[in-house]
Amino acid sequence: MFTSKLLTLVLVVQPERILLGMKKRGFGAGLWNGFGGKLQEGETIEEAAKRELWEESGLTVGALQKIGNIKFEFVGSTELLDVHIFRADEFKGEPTESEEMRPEWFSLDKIPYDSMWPDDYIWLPLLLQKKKFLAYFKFEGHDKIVDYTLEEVEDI
Ligand SMILES: CNc1nc2c(ncn2C)c(=O)[nH]1
Repeated sequence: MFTSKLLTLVLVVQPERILLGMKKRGFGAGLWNGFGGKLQEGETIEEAAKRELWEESGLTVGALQKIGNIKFEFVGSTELLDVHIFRADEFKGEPTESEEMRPEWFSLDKIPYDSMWPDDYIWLPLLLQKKKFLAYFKFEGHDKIVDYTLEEVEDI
């Protein structure tokens, strides 16, 4: 019996660069990632995504495009992570370090995949091409992908 935890992930993308954050503590600490986290009571997924982006990076966004959904299973755990992934092309504000994240712009040909979750290398290129996708990754620990599925979809 699996329970699932809803999480958000926002990638801010401009024509030549992507904003990533160095996670300073907690789950995924030491890795570059998009911005996101859990939902609060009474929040929609999109509201949570915008709040977490603001809290972690100082940026506010108007529109978010729903671009992906990934379910993560970890061997030995009965809790699935259900990550709803959004892309933002416009934003307001200046990237600002928070307690959680140190933001930095990366040119699209210099994305630091070797310091990111290993699954990012598989699905982030789809996000950059604005292709919508559904995926499932089964991890052993935090470094080994033992199984995965990935499909492009028309709508998510
Ligand atoms: C386990 N892989 C993984 N987990 C993530 C990610 N973003 C948020 N969470 C919780 C990710 O990119 N990969």
